Amino acid sequence: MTPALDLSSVSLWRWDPEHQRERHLLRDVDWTVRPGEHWALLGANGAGKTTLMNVAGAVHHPSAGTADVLGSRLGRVDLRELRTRIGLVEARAARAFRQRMTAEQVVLTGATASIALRRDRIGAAERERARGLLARFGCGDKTDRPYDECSQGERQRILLARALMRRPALLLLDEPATGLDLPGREALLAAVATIAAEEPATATVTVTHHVEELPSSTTHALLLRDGAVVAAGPAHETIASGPLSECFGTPVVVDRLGGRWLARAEAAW
Ligand SMILES: Nc1ncnc2c1ncn2[C@@H]1O[C@H](COP(=O)(O)OP(=O)(O)OP(=O)(O)O)[C@@H](O)[C@H]1O
Repeated sequence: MTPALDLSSVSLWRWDPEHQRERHLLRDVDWTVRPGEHWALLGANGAGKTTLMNVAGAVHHPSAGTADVLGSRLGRVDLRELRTRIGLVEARAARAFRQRMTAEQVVLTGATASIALRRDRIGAAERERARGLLARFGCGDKTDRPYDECSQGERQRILLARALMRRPALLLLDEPATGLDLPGREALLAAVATIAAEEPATATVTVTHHVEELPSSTTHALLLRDGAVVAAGPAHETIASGPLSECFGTPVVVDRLGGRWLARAEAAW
């Protein structure tokens, strides 16, 4: 089966005007995400998580190395077309929808991978899928509610439903639980775990600062430090005290509870 992501020796650098030299944001990253795998992407502030997500999401090309996303080599394909095949949930996207769109309308924009509602390209099948997804994520009674009146937790589940409209083979979740209260976080994580159970071919990558925000469906993790991979592999090996201590450069103690993770670190100062 074609991997959802296949990165080989990926490096990415940008010109740093302050120091008048190239600055490496990613260094020699090798990473393969297969269908049905659910990865966590962890690392300290500035480690390169967003940069790596931008490669995975077909936003940026690597400066060196090769990146195949859903079987297409970045640099050889139309990135805009490729992006329509990737589901993305990120808080920044949420701001675009605050114009009295209903929850259902926001989900329907996912059918055309657009910010605006393309009524001419939406039919009964799309409406049924949008309602089904909202119901599946506990927002079945919110279809007609203005999106900007929904709680932060409901909005995140609405964005998740939107990202799933086109049945993406790759779903990228960028800090999906940020700003959610405890019940909101748990509802979101349950929704993500539902996808893992019901869409066995979908691969997911979740960026988070807190292992407590990882769904129990997480199968693998990649740990970044200064743009380089510290560890990558099965979750039970990588989301562990040793690798996370190396990743954050400070002693970290990891525990498991009910299939989820808990971590404590020593204060950085
Ligand atoms: N366009 C750019 N030009 C130069 N440096 C950049 C650029 N984009 C990001 N950086 C730098 O690259 C490093 C990695 O940034 P990135 O946003 O990928 O980290 P991150 O792991 O997502 O961090 P955080 O957890 O704080 O969101 C940071 O030091 C950042 O300042």
